[in-house]
Amino acid sequence: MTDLAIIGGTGLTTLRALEVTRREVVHTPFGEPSCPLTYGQLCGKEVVFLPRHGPGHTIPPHKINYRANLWALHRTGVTRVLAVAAVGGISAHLGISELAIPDQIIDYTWGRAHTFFEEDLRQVTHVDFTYPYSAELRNLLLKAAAAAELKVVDRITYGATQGPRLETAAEIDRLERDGCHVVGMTGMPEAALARELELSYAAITVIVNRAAGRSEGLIDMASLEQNLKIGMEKVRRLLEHLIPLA
Ligand SMILES: CSC[C@H]1O[C@H](OP(=O)(O)O)[C@H](O)[C@@H]1O
Ligand code: HPA
Repeated sequence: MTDLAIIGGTGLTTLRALEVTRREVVHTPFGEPSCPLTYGQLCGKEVVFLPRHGPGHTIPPHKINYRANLWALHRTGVTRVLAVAAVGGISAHLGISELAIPDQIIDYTWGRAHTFFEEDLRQVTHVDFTYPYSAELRNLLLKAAAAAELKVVDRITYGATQGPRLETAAEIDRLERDGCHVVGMTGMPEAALARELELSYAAITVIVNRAAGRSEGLIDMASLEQNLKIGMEKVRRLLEHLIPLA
């Protein structure tokens, strides 16, 4: 039985190493997930994969149906969700194309359907979210990184912005004052919805650019793409070492 789901982000719309066994179209009370769920064997273990921006990366961060995605994954019976996300690096100690594992998140998004507890389907509940990421899954990621001899930076804070535009330099200054080390657009409400469904959730982030105002000049998309490719190869290697431990 599948116990682990992987949510792919920018630069990870397919899992090359996944030996696909089936695809499943899922309809949820909250609408359609980003695409059909893909089941397959990854390094000998059954996993389910869902690229959050859709198969051809057509869904921008603020239009992703996070509720449908998490609900669909929960319905498969998985208990653990590993999210992959590209981010901008705010802190100087984070290198380009490096991997980092968040242990905290600050939500700057707005207007996204961010809870399951507003429909008749489930009773009003206020979930604890003190520690938004699963310590057990984070430790597994750290062990896998050590096994793969990959450098990962632990314990960073992810600032989740609305997008799809990138931030201003002043916004990044504010995020840094707030304690954010990286910035991305999809961390919320994904993490909170996973918690509402009692799914263990952790994220592996790839620093693909210096955040706005943190380097000379503007954010260059061609370099970002290049950094993304290098970073996602590291993620693939990390996953290969994670699966046998998971
Ligand atoms: C300039 S790329 C911005 C895009 O990449 C990240 O996506 P994901 O978190 O799904 O990897 C970021 O959140 C934005 O959606
Ligand atoms: O600089 C960024 N800002 C927000 N999201 C991002 N995703 C990759 N880079 C960035």
